[in-house]
Amino acid sequence: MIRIDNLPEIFVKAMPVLRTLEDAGFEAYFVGGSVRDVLLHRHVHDVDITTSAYPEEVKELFDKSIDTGIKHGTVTVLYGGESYEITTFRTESGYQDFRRPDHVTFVQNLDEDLKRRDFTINALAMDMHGDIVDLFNGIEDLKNHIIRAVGNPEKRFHEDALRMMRAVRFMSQLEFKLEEKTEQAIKDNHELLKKISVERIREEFVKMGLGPFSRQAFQIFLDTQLSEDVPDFAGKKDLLQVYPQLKFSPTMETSLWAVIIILLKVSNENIGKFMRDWKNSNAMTEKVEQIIKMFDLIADHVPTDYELFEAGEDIIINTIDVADILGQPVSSEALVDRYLALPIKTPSELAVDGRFLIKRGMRPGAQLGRTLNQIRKKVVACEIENSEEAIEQYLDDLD
Ligand SMILES: Nc1ccn([C@@H]2O[C@H](COP(=O)(O)OP(=O)(O)OP(=O)(O)O)[C@@H](O)[C@H]2O)c(=O)n1
Ligand SMILES: [Mg+2]
Repeated sequence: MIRIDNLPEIFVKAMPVLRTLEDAGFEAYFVGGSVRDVLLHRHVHDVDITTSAYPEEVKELFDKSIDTGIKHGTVTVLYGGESYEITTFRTESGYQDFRRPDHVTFVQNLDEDLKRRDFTINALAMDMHGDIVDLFNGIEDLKNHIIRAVGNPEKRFHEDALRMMRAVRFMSQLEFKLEEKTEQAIKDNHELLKKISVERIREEFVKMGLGPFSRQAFQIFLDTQLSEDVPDFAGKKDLLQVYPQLKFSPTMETSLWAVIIILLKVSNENIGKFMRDWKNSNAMTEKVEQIIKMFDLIADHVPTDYELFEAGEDIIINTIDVADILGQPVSSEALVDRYLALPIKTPSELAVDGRFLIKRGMRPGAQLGRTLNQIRKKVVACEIENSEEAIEQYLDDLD
């Protein structure tokens, strides 16, 4: 049995939760991603707990809890300023729609619970003393960098088809390879992904895209045909095949979407639809649209000062990032330096606003907007100084 000494602080903080359950006569373990990540010496972002206690019993032991998914056996316990998902040992049965179990069955031992988990590297548990429970050689697979379904891969993917996306997402995050039978089962069952909600697919797709090894994972995403069953990718393999050859892996979600849209040659009018098909937020869609507009602009000509001003720092940096990923040379320092040298960098930095113009006797309306625009352009172009006096003088000369 492997024991981990010197557990990271996040586990130490959670120990009293395990102890409370154990002292009440229940079994309790850390499980899933946290155990995997501590063994890989990766940062552990949260710890999930699995226990023999029923949800009602868990709730009785702690002052503050939330019924997160009580039907599925999950209670969130608030303890020491942190929150912990505590799930009762369970199996899943009756997967009618390849998504979520129709009903869960609580079971009395950890083994049964670990058996229904997706991959051997995620089916590890750790007790209060740091002792690891490893029923499926997950530790060996961690050492060999292998993603292997627990037991029969077909069954695991029929239970929850999203697991096929999780497989390529872990490849990207961890630089792991797929075990042969697991990969074959994905090839044979990729169509099940069609049953999964786009929101859940998007979450895994973005995690894959932002993982440090996304180019390798993307190749498997294409080879297994998973790409045929996500929004707007079907039949576009030859275009998407460029992704594994990209210069860098994206590190920002906006860049990921922009790169994909550019590779797919989505027309400007259709970017909104593409982003909506993937259930992206309006804010994300707008930003990606602006990045692509700037990307096209830079490809066409050297941007003017006013175009840099209109884009703003965030979009400029994002656009440079996208160009870098695609291996398209832009003089990024020059663009950023020029932007930083602008007399004003955002509309709100203009020394005057609409009220100023109204005080001067202008009426609210379209003309006022046009005049403000004109002033802004002159200020950005350094034709007028950004001060009330200089702008006043300019307007006086116009009258
Ligand atoms: N479709 C799924 C989702 C989750 N799990 C199990 O539930 C655990 C927790 O799930 P989740 O937090 O979604 O993933 P993690 O593996 O913890 O990865 P991350 O670090 O991204 O949270 C997994 O480790 C795995 O044991 C599973 O078997 N099948
Ligand atoms: Mg997790």
